[in-house]
Amino acid sequence: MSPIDGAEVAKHSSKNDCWIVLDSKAYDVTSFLSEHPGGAAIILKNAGSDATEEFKKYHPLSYVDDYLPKDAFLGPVDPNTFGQLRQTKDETSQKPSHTDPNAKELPHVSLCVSTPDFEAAAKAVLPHKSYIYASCSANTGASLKRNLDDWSRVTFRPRVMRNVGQVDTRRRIFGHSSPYPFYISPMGTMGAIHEGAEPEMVRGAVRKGIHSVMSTASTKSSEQIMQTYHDEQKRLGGASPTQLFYQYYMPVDHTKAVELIRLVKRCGYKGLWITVDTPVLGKRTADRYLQAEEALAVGLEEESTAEWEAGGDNAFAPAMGGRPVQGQLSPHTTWQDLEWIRKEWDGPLVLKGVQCAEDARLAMDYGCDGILLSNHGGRQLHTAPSALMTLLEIRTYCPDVLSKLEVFLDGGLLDGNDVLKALCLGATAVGVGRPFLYALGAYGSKGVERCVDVLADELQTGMSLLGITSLDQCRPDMVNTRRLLNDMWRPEEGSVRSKL
Ligand code: HEM
Ligand SMILES: Cc1cc2nc3c(=O)[nH]c(=O)nc-3n(C[C@H](O)[C@H](O)[C@H](O)COP(=O)(O)O)c2cc1C
Repeated sequence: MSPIDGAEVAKHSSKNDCWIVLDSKAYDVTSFLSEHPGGAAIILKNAGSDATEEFKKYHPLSYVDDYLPKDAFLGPVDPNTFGQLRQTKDETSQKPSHTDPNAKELPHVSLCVSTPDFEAAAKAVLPHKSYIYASCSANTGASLKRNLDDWSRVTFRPRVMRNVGQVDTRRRIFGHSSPYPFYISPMGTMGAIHEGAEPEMVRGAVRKGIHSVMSTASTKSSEQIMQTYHDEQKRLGGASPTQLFYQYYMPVDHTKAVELIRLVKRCGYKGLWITVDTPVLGKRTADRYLQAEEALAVGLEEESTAEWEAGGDNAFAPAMGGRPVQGQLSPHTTWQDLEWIRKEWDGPLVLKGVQCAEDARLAMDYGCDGILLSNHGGRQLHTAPSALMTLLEIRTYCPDVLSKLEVFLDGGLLDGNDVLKALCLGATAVGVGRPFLYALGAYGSKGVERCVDVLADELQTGMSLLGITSLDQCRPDMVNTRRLLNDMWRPEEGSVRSKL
């Protein structure tokens, strides 16, 4: 195949005739434009040019083989003609980097003394699109607001005069010791937040010894992430208790679904967290505005989304403002799938996204080892219950779940003290998402470390002030849940409680 001139590629830069260069090779992506889950606009902006660097912010290069039709490949670009490719406008200000002189000034990391400080810092330096991706929530934002509010609707009942000079914050997750009862929640597409993506997050986690759950929708491959983990462990002489778990979005294709589990196993992830609150993508309102604006900016009208909202065979990975990606995630998943998954995976199995007592009980009946009470950070169902509310339901209607399974919560946690509330009510540990993502975006792994310190400091102080010296001493009578209980779901009169 003879090399193609950069000048030739540059000519194909419209929506009816669109070529791009990736990794020094030219591709005709005209017919792929309308199928691109990230929208046509972002590719059109790079039409006729070398899109490699932009592409790598969001995707591994393997996506080219995985998703582009074979006949899209046109040939290698003549290296002497690279200069003749279409030049896109300088995107420096779009880099998720605080080295950009145009970005607002980034406060010194030590000035981040509470987790909301990381959000303010990230907002100042991240490209608008990246910030929207991290911060957005479903519909009117009601689920997210409820997540945030409910933590302070539960209040403490502290005990005094208990010799609390020394506190022990350690907790085990599936037998793996952790210095703190919180871990980093799985979040996709970290490459849009920091150029070091997931590996940079993992370095911070390993240095602080906290566990982390890695997303199926990660920018980097499962192998690359695990390699970083081992490299960092080696650097520290294997001293870190950190373990990596894997968040699993089940692909539609059964062979692929099995393949993915086997890969996760080979890589050595310590648990499989199956996300079950995402059969279709929630309506991410802020993303929708952005996508429509971007499309209009390159002269496209945003296509109607009704078809994929309806579900069917559509699938996706929830990347930036994620849209359906054919084959990536199955809306057809049922409880029966747990049977074959269990045959493939003999390690800890957690359902991520349980939102009522009935499903908590089913998870137990189907042999899961854990459940994560979560509404996906308020990004999925409009007006979904907070994890705390679901925990109260479980305590009321099927408390045996709490003694048989490891129970995790996530969503809206901004303060180390709130972790204690969940533990008093029977939780094993709590997942923290956005605070770590913002910390990563603003300061890289140093920010991740600082975020652990902030939460740990609040937790330690909280334990002393609550009157406990170890987490085993957390008791339900140390919190007042009355206000949340008032709002808690109850079976309608006449229905039988034992149905639960
Ligand atoms: C031409 C080959 C491309 C392929 C095969 C491809 C494939 C995909 C796929 C499968 C997704 C779904 C989410 C995921 O798994 O991460 C996605 C989303 C995305 N892609 Fe691409 N992509 C291509 C080009 C590009 C380029 C050139 C850019 C940027 C300059 C880009 C930016 C994005 C963004 C921002 C998303 C997030 C989704 C959203 O906004 O809804 N992609 N792409
Ligand atoms: C930007 C972003 C990306 C996410 N990506 C995933 C994902 O790929 N898989 C998943 O199961 N959950 C994902 N989640 C949900 C988180 O795992 C977690 O449930 C949620 O963020 C917890 O709420 P918090 O951010 O308020 O702490 C994502 C959340 C955010 C904010």
